[in-house]
Amino acid sequence: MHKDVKEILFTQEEISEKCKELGKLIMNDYQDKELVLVGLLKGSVPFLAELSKFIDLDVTFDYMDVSSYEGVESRSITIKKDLDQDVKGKDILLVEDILDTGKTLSTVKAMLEERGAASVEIVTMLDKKEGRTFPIEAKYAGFEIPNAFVIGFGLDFNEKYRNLPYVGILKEECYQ
Ligand SMILES: O=P(O)(O)OC[C@H]1O[C@H](OP(=O)(O)OP(=O)(O)O)[C@H](O)[C@@H]1O
Ligand code: HPA
Ligand SMILES: [Mg+2]
Repeated sequence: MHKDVKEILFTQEEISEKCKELGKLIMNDYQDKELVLVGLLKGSVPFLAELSKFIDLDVTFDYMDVSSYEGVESRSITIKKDLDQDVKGKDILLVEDILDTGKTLSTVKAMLEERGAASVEIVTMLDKKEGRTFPIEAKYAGFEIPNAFVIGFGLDFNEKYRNLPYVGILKEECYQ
């Protein structure tokens, strides 16, 4: 275990098992649809890679990179990298590592709906329900987690720890 990790919450095996369960649900719901998996960079990459192994449909992938900032308009986010395709009429599944305040996903979801997507749903590996300040829920959520700062399996603190093969709680002394 990494020295900065206080506690492991989910191992690689548990995450993979969860991806299998989520994959089944998603396959069932999107059987007759043209599904586009949209990963939000950078945190979603390991989860998207694992989850997509269990979605046995002809899906396509696209990526978006957004950053949020605090301003007069608190819902503002800037797009650092936009999707490569026009989403009009398409069924979009936003793939995320974590749903926390909900700011990122509520804004991106509204943006893609505005562009005329046929549907925009969310699959998140982790759901930190206590962190929520924007009214948004995921259609598919892997694990509900307590209100602690987590790292690993894509999740970073100052861009570190994304490569840990598990999700763990970061020791408080690392950010205090
Ligand atoms: O629900 P929210 O409060 O919006 O938080 C969740 C978002 O924050 C993190 O991304 P971040 O902006 O740190 O980018 P990253 O994926 O590159 O780490 C995470 O990957 C989610 O995208
Ligand atoms: O707990 C977290 N860890 C890493 N990144 C995050 N972004 C929102 N919440 C978190
Ligand atoms: Mg981050």
